Parts: sequence; C-alpha cells; structure tokens
Amino acid sequence: MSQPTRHLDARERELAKEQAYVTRLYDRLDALREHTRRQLDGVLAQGGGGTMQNRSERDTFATMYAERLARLWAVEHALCFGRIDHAEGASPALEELPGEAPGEEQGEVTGSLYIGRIGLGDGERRLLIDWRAPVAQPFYRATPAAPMGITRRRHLQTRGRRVVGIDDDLLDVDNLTDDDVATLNGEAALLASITADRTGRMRDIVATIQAEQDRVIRSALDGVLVVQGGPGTGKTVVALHRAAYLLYTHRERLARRGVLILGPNPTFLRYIEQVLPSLGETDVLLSTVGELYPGVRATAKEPDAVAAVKGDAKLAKVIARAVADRQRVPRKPLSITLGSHTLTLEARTLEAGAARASRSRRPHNQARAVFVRHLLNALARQWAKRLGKGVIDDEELADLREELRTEPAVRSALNRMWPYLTPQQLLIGLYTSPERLEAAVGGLLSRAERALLTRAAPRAGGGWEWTESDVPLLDEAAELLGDIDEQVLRASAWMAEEERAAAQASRREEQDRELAYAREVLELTGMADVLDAERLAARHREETDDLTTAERAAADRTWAFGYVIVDEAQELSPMAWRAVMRRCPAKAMTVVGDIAQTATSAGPASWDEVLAPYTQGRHRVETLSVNYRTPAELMSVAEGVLTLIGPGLRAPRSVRESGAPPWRQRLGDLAELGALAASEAVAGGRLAVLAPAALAAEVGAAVTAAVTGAVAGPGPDALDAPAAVLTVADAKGLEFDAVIVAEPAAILAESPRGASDLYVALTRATRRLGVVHTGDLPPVLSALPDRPALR
Ligand SMILES: Nc1ncnc2c1ncn2[C@@H]1O[C@H](COP(=O)(O)OP(=O)(O)OP(=O)(O)O)[C@@H](O)[C@H]1O
Repeated sequence: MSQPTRHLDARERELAKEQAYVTRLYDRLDALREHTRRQLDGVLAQGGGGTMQNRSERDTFATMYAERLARLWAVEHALCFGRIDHAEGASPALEELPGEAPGEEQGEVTGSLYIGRIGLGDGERRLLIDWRAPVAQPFYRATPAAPMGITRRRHLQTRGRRVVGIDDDLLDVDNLTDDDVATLNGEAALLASITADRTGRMRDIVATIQAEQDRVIRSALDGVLVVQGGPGTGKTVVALHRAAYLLYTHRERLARRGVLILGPNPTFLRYIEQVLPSLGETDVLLSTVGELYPGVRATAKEPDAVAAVKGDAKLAKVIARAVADRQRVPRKPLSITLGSHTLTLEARTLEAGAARASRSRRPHNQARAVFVRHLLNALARQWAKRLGKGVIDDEELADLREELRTEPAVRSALNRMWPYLTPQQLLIGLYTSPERLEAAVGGLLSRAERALLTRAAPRAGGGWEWTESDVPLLDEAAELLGDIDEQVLRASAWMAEEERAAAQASRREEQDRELAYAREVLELTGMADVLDAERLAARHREETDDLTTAERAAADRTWAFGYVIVDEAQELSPMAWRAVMRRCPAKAMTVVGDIAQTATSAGPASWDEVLAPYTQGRHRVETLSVNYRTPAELMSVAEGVLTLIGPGLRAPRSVRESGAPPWRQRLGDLAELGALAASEAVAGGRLAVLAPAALAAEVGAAVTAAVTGAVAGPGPDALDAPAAVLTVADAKGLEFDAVIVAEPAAILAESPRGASDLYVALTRATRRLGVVHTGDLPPVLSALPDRPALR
C-alpha cells in the first residue's frame, strides 16, 4: 500500500472511531433531555393547587428543570470538541465535579478523556468532561516542554452531529506512530475558528482556548486581576469564559450574589450576550456604567470635555460639599408662628441639633431624623408651657412632637434647614443654580470647568435627561444622602396618585391571599400556637420571590456582587470606578482592557493609577500577547499609529496573515464612498465603515443609499446588517470581516485621544482594511498603497 493511501485509511479509521463515540454522547444527551422534559411535565401537570408551600416547592422544581433543559439544549453545537490521552500510568484522579446533574460525572476513567461543553456520564463511566473541570486543564495548557502527563491532545471538528475532522497535537514526540503522523496538525482548529466568517455575535471559544488565555480564565477568584492586552487578544472572550468558569467552580458563593459584567455600550453588550448562555450561565448581569443606577436611563449625549469634568475624582468632594450646603442651619434664633403663638428655636438649640445629627454619622436623609427630633422636642416643650402644662412625660412629649410635625409652618422651616433630597434633586439643583454650584466647587474646579457643569433649569413639565457620566455622580450622591423613608416618599408628590393607589391595592390583595394560605397551613399542621400566620406569610413572600439573582441585583443600587468583571476598563473615569467598587466590597474582580485604546480624556495612563486607591498595589496583572483577530498586514498599519499614542508601546503579535494588503483611496467627495462600500460589500462578509462623529451622518447617508440592507448608527441592526456605519466609540470591542476607515485625519483631530481612536478603528477587521480620505492622509498612513483597481 502506498504511503498516502495508508495515511488516508488511518484517518478514516480514526474518524469512524470518534464518530461512534460522539454519537454515543449525543444519544446520552437526548436521553437526558427526554428525562428532564418528563420531570418538568410532571411538575407542571400538578397545576396551581395545594398549600402555598406545595406551590412554592413546585415553582422551584419547575424553574430548576426548565433551566436544566435550557442548558441541555444550549450545548447541542459542538457538544464534544476534544480529547486528551494520558501517558500510561498517569490517569488523573478524578475529583468531585461541581455543577453537574447528579450521576452525570460519576464513574471511572479509562483511556482517554473527552472534553466538551458539559459533563456527561452513564452511571458507570464519565463519558464527557466539562471544559471547566480541573482535569480538563491539560487540554488547554499542555505543551511538548510541559506535557502535564498527557501524550496527545485531539481537537474534534463537528458539523451538526457529524465528526468531520480530527486534529492532533502529539506531546510525546519521541513515540509517534504512522497513524499519529496522519492526524498531526496542531493549529488547524484555531485557524479554522479565527478565519471563519463573523456572524455579528461573539462566539464561545471553549474548543480553542490558548494556554495564556487559560491561565487568566482559571486564575484564583479572590483579589483584583488585571488583564492587559492589545486589540484582538481575546480579552473580552476570555473575561466571559472566566465568568463561566468561576460560576462553575464557586457556584454556591457566586449564584447567590451574582456576577456583574460591565461593557462600554449597549451594542457591545448585545454583541457578547449570547456567549454566556451558550456556556450555560444565567446568574450574570450585563450592564454599562450608564445603566448601573436603577430607575435612571442615561440617554443624553454630552461633549467629552463635560464628561471629563464629571468623571474627575474631585467631583466626590464636590458632591459631598453640595450635600453639606443643603444643611442650612441658621446661626441666629428662628421664630415659627403657629396661629397667635410664636415659638422660637434658639441659636444654640439649632446648633446642638445639627451637631447631634452630624455625630450620628448617618447619611443626610437619615441624619435629618435626628436633627428634626431634637428641634421638635425643643418646640414641644415650649408649646407645653404655652398650654399651661408643667413638666410633661415622654408620652405627652411624643404626642406634642407629632402634632407639631404636621404643622405647615414647622414643616416648611425644617425643610428649609434640612430638606429630604433624592440624588436627582441634589444634582439638578447643583447644575442649575450658580450659587449652589459656587458653594460646592469653590476652590476645587476652575472657572472653565465650572461653566462646563452648568445647565439650564428644566422647563415646567419637561423631563431631565441624564448622561452616562451623571450616573456615577447620582451613585455618589445616593451614598451620601441615604434612602428616604418609604412613608415619606409615599406621602410626597413624587409618586403619582393613581400609581400609588394601584400599587397599594395590588399589594394588599396579594398579602391577603398569602395570609389566608398561611392560616390554612398553620391549621393543617397544628402549628398555629407556635407560629404567627403573618410572619409565615412574610417568610413565604421571600421564598417565592421568583426573580433571578441578576434581576434582583439590577434593581438594587446597593447590591454587593460576588464577582465583577469590567471590560474596556480603560474607559472608566475615576468617579465611575468609585461606583463600580461600591458594588464589589469583596474586591473580587477582573479588570480587562488596553491602556493604548483609551478614548476619553478622563481615562487613565496606567493600571496602577486606576487601582492604587482600591488595591494599594496588591492587584495582579496578566498580559495577553497574541492577536487572534487582526491579520499581520493590518496590524503593521495600526502599529504605526501606536507610536503616536506613546513611546515604547508594543502591538500584539498577529497569529496569521490574511493575504489582503490594506489600501487607501482618495475621494473627491464623501458621497463617492457609497459606491466604494458597495463594491467592498460584494467581496463578502460583514463590512463596517468607521467615521469621525462629525461626519457619521454624511457617511451614513452615502453608504445606506448605495448598499442594500446597510444600517447607519449603533444598535442591534448594526450587528446583523451586511454593512454598518459607526463612529469609533460605537465600534469599541466589536469586529467585522472588512473595515473602511473614513477620514482618518478627522478621527485623529476629533479628540485629545484621537490617536487611540484611530488605533481602535484600524484594528476592528478580521480580513480586509481600507482607508478613504478627501484631504491629506495623516503621515503615519501615507505609506499605504492605493486601492487595487480590480478587487
Ligand atoms: N483562543 C481563541 N480561539 C478562537 N478565537 C479566539 C481565541 N481568542 C480570541 N479569539 C477571537 O479573537 C477575536 C478577538 O477577541 P476579543 O474581542 O475578545 O479581543 P479583545 O482583546 O477584547 O479585543 P479589543 O481590545 O480590540 O476589543 C474574537 O473573534 C475572538 O472570538
């Protein structure tokens, strides 16, 4: 038999063997799905009757089975993608694996271990190992120099349920057989993955995680981990896999507190949102900084310079001063007229009330109660004297205090000195009143900076629009102001009358129902003497609260997450960092970003600068060095721009070449860009045209007129369209098959961080890159060749 034919046969034989194994795995998966489906049907068939406890248990089981079923469906694609063979006598000790359905991971291992998206077993053998399990680690990390006890790493490529390719790394190179040589080609799986067409949504990379990435993914949970890496090094995708890994390994701790993943903009969140469910994780909240404050949607845009002032760390002091400025306690006596009587609060009484409030160390709204009580006591004693009463006891004092509290003249005097404030009221008051602003910023901000904070008062009936950089300030204010008693909120005009009535009615109805059930339960169980029905109802209310951890966390400003991941972290201002750190008091976080890509002037110059106030230098840094997105030809263009950002900055090494040299084209008018984009779009894949913000509308009009299905501006459509026109800010973190950068000189000139923006723009393409310009090209791009006439 000739040599090639023998190789072919060996390959076919291996393929057939793997196919048989993979078919068995899918059979097992189908059986599990069927079993879970029946369990779910069984629970649902019981209907909504029975005691409250029965219903609550049924709900819990139904949710659990439904989630399990969803997880089993999410792993259909590439269920099994790899195998590791251990050297003789080096079979691993299989540890108890967390997070699996009971029975699924049990049994002994013989021979090879198959690695996949979840763990599967048949009661006797472990058929498939979850990629996050410790024994799966050699699949990602073993090298010929450090083989970790394995002799072979095999990648399986599947289409549907069919095995279509095998790709081996042999780590024990001294003992190759002929059959081994036939399947040997270690990099094929990775190359196939990174050269595939982009779909507009990020995919998981469980099959091809590289060793340096695996180190980040499996790094210890505690402490702050910084992942620095140039464009395309997989920072985002690695951060998402880290979330999945941590939830798997520390499920108890994290499922209760949840994981927060912060991204730069909503389009980016949509780009990544499918990665986690496909990894089987649901206790994760994806958010931008602008969405962090419950009840506020940051929709307004503002100039970079304004955002930079609002993001400055000095604003923490400004907000504190703004709060203090609203506590206006006079230094002279204050008279309050009640009908024909005048009561007087002496200066020393006022001062003592303020001092007591301040000693309480409570936030403003709660300290108000201390202040008010002190003054009301003083007024009540005076009032008692006027009424001819002598010494009064505590009960009488309390009655008089409550009487006075409702007097309009008393209320208005108290509110003038120490008003209840929401964070929104505080901030609007600050931005719209020159006096308040002066009191808060004097000596801290320059005149020009102060002017940037000023805004016109809202027109009557008009709403107030918040910007993303207002959100950390609202958060800061909320921390200093504290909550307002719910009763006060309800009594005030802040909640619309009907809304309040409707909410109360439905709450009352629900509570009555719960109480009736609780009584029923207590009677049936003979526990009525020992347990109060109201208390039992309240306990059930907590248990039957069917919100997910992520939903509860999203609605609660003071939620402490079990883990926080910050992507594109270089964009966060110092004030935003304060808001983020408040959400993770345990400081268990991964901070992912690239200092060279910083777009905002409020952004940092180094990770130490960002984190020093919180970690005192105790954070650990991992660097990712290989670019999986941008081919070498494109990266060498971007590298030139890197020199404009800072000396000594290095671009990551590209893992491949695309064979398509980047080009430039001078246009007489931006309108010509339409035809050019159309001819690029024909070449295949998804195209992005990245434009300076000031020209985005003009470029958008030209491209959407010429390319069918093209979309201008960010949003979900931009991810799905064959061509999208975006600003660089909106393209942050995204990638496209082809990119045209419009007017690079304008991108450079548009902001103080223009070079970083251009760097980001030039590194978004996975295959083809072009640059178009009507004026001169920046010198750093002038060596680009003209666009080939025929493409
Ligand atoms: N090990 C891998 N296997 C397959 N694809 C990978 C791997 N690592 C990264 N990629 C792919 O490379 C691309 C870039 O990854 P990602 O967006 O996470 O990079 P990034 O470092 O966040 O980039 P940027 O800073 O430019 O936003 C993605 O398509 C990702 O799926």
